[in-house]
Amino acid sequence: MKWIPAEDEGLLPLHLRRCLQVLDELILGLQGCSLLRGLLSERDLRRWEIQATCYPGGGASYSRHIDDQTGSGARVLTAIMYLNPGWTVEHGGALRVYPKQPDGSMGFDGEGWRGYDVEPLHNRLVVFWSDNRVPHEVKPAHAERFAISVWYGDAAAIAEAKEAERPITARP
Ligand SMILES: O=C(O)CCC(=O)C(=O)O
Ligand SMILES: [Fe+2]
Repeated sequence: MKWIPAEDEGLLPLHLRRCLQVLDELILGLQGCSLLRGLLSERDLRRWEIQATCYPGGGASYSRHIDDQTGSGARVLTAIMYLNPGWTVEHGGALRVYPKQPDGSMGFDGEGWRGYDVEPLHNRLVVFWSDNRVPHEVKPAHAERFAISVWYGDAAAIAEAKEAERPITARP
């Protein structure tokens, strides 16, 4: 797993930089989408973090979690692009999402967690809420599995998170 700091973005291959530009247009464009207006219009969304991941295969997985643990708003939307030519269901590695049920319950139906699988197919893009509406996990991957994850958050919350991350000695 590799975090890509903003200052290194220029080092990414051109096609990846172009992908990020298009992703920005898409995600920031969602704010103007009438269907989502009530949900996103209060936000001043910005791209924040970029992470490149490779699960090496051999059953590598990621247990169920929520991307924005704190509810700070620094992560509002998670966007993941999969880069796995030739991926098949037999390779495993599905993203299993547990969206909140219409009655508000947390993806739990009394018998077990009710999840939906999204295969990490080449060039597929998934976008979901980063908060507790969408707990998710990565099922065991049996082949190398590549993805780029990008988080979009509220500008003010990102600024606050960045400030908190700065080493004390670097602060004025
Ligand atoms: O790669 C994926 O499908 C999901 C990864 C993930 O949940 C994460 O990095 O937070
Ligand atoms: Fe996640």
